[in-house]
Amino acid sequence: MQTMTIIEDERLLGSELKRRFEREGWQVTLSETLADARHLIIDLGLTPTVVLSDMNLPDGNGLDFLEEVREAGVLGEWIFLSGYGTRRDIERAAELGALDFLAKPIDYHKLDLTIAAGARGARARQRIADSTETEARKFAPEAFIGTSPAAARVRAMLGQLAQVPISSVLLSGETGTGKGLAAKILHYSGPRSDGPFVDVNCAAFPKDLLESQLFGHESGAFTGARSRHRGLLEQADGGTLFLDEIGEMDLGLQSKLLKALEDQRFRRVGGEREIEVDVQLVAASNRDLRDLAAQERFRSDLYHRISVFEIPLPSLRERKEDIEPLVHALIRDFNAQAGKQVRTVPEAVWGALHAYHWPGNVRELRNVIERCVLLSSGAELPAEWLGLAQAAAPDPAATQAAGDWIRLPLDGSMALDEMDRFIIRTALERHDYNVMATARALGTTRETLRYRIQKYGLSAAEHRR
Ligand SMILES: Nc1ncnc2c1ncn2[C@@H]1O[C@H](COP(=O)(O)OP(=O)(O)OP(=O)(O)O)[C@@H](O)[C@H]1O
Repeated sequence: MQTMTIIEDERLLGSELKRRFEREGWQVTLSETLADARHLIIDLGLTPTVVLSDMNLPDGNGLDFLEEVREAGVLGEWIFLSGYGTRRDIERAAELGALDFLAKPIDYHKLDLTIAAGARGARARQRIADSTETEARKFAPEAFIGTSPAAARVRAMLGQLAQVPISSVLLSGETGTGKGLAAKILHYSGPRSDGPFVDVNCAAFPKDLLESQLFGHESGAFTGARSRHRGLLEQADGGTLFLDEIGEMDLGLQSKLLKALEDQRFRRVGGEREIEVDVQLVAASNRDLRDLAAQERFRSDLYHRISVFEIPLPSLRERKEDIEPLVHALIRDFNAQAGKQVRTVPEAVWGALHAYHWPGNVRELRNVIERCVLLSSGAELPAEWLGLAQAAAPDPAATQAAGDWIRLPLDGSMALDEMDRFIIRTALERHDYNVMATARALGTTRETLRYRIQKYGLSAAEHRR
């Protein structure tokens, strides 16, 4: 139900307004003094959708009270009713975010329209606040699950760094260790949670496209740039830009990024005007950036700039005690999503989960548990769908790879990701680890292939000739 607080010391007018809006379905409280309104709104935490307030009350000024209420963080649309408001009062009301300033005697038609607009605005704001709150709850540091000392360290660092205004954080770790999750925790549990969270995978774009994605472009900046485009840096203004796989970024683009980070301003591609932004950067890499910098394959000045605060995310095989809490949380999630009833995990399954080396880390664990829960038919997590042995090394009898063909089992023993990995590895072997030729054979781009090679730890770089 919509709630309204009326602050009015003219008793007759106050009761008339109260009756009128109660008839229209509002839940109304009436205060004749600011002290009473303060008690309701600040002390008791009443959160009215709309406040109709007189300006001059026996114990103070309505504008001062609005300022006090805003400082206490209370939202709500504020409408002033006043017999005589000076220009300065009207300006101050606007500065404090009041919705309107209506003169007495009241024009009820106008008041109804203003209140309807206020209620609409309040509902929209509430929806946004609710969704931000849900994200904030979903991405609190506790969302990084694990009872190991290493997981506790990550949670503590995320909690600490989220609270301070820092311009960049580096998340390092193997694929699937939770870098994306950590980036969201930094954003949604910090002071920027109301701002945008924009993420981009640097490995997914060729160089020129990544530049215009990040910095935007003016119309006609290059062939195909028909209209002006606001880049991701601009879109992330007031929030966080998450640059995944930053190690894949071209060196020239890295220096442009470094300059933009240092100045907090940049130009769109083909643009003259400098655009100012306030962006926090969270960068992630599953490659050792220090190593890449030593080999001059990553700019060391950019590395130093982004690695002031680095959170290394441990692999799952280094903290196997976390498998248990992760499995319980994942079962809970997938039970709820799929309406399943898995309650117990047989000892043999725990044994297999602990024995496995988890090259794809938590992402791989998540896929395995998802498959088992979805295919379950009772209270026990079924062991038959684990498919862990195949994940380590696909069964040569089940998979056949010869000539231009690959044969894969479609009996649930291999997950889609495992098939993807197997196809890429086989194609790489057949093309002597030549990335260009392999990409052509798979009908994909070099960038996409490189990304998958990284993701699956196929380390073509060591073999590339
Ligand atoms: N400690 C954790 N607690 C709960 N969920 C986790 C944890 N670590 C990872 N996950 C989940 O595992 C999945 C993979 O994690 P995420 O995408 O964050 O990994 P990543 O390190 O960014 O991988 P990549 O380098 O391949 O992009 C996500 O669904 C994420 O929510």
